[in-house]
Amino acid sequence: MVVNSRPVIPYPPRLFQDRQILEQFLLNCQQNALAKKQPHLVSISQEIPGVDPLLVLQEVAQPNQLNFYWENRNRGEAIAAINSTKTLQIQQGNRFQTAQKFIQDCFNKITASGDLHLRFSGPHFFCNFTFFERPTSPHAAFPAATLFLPQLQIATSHQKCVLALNLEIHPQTPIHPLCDRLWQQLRQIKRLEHRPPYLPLPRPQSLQTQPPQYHQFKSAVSAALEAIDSQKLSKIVLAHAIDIRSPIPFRLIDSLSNLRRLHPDCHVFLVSNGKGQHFMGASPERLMSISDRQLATDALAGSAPRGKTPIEDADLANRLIASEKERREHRFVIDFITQRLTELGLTPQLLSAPQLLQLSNIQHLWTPIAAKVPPNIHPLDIVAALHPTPAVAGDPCEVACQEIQRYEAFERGPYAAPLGWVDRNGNSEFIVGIRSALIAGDRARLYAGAGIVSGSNPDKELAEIQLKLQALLKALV
Ligand SMILES: C=C(O[C@H]1C=CC=C(C(=O)O)[C@@H]1O)C(=O)O
Repeated sequence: MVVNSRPVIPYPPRLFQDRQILEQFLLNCQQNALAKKQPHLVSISQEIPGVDPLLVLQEVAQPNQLNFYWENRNRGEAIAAINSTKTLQIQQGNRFQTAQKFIQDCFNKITASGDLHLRFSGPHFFCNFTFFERPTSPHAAFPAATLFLPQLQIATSHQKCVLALNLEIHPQTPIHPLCDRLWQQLRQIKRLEHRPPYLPLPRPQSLQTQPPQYHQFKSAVSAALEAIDSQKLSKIVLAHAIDIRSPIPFRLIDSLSNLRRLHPDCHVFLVSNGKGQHFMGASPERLMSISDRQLATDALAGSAPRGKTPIEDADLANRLIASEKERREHRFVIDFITQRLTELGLTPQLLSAPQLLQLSNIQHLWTPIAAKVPPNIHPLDIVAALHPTPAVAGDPCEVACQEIQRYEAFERGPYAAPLGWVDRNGNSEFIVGIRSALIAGDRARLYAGAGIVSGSNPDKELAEIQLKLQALLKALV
């Protein structure tokens, strides 16, 4: 699975600083493509002075391209992946396996060079999925899977910044215009070096919310509780969507900037489909990450609001940690994750008893789980095994998924589905796309869900999703 291709073309050290060197390098790649009579896929990484990837997204990304943004502020990590060199969109079928094969084929062909020792250097594939695998409508914003190798990737981690260019040079590629375009982008990035992080403008006017139909959500919770009583299933996660409109088109970069400020402990993300639709949010839920074959995943389920005073906060936290109902809701997720990982041949270990994950607006029960990943297991095998966990679907999983489609009056699309990246050394990170919104122009659809088990109360579940929706609404500009 791990492929480290050898550079066949020497990597010129001042490649990103000298236009002539860049053009010569591209011509050499083309010579290689001509000699081999096939496209030459190349990835060059270089450490550069610090730049905020959000500023780069703002300056360089175009609305008609596939783009991806990912940030965890508390970890000091951010990545912007702009435009695509290789893309696969899967409408239906065996999406995780097909995705895996496509990614491996590309990594086998790629020649990577430059500063490859840094985190986020080298080629990365960015992937996002929809919650359900079945074919989505032809008008759906996102297909069942989208994977792309970006043309330009800029990432910061631990105060270091790395820029990677991934290019596919064909024997007939017009090198001069390509070089012009790349050079212009490199100069744009250079101008952003050492600039202060992106800051949003204030929101111009208030947003209009369509009547949120909360009674529908409460009826769905009541019906689900009856299904649980009749032992059709033990847990179901029901979501609600609200539609809002802004007097002007939503400003995505400003919204991301707000999200990273308001939710520094979450993964802030944006996925753009190149057709004017964007999926963004701030998710606290990591589906899995792999670093040097070490897997980390989280069971995250069971919630309470944060208190307005330290005393109220401690009281809510103590009640959450002691609640039999919340612990049961949480336990489904632990059991599912450990069972699925064991079936894959891993030996998962719970790193603690359920503890508190306290976010700015809400607190959750959280159990970190770790395992060693055998070399024959690809990150997407793990994503396929874990999605959807009972934190977003229920138990038993298949029954819960059928019931979700009966109770929810909207298409989940990418809501609560995995999104993340994979590198060629088997490192990877996927989060679950919750606390999220689908945005197109001046319209946004916001999603939030809550786990329902025996003992759940429709009013409390409604309060929980309102809390989650409010947090998102505050950030959209
Ligand atoms: C499904 C969502 O949250 C899940 C993750 C953490 C806690 C949850 C809960 O307590 O219900 C949910 O299972 C959502 O925010 O849309």
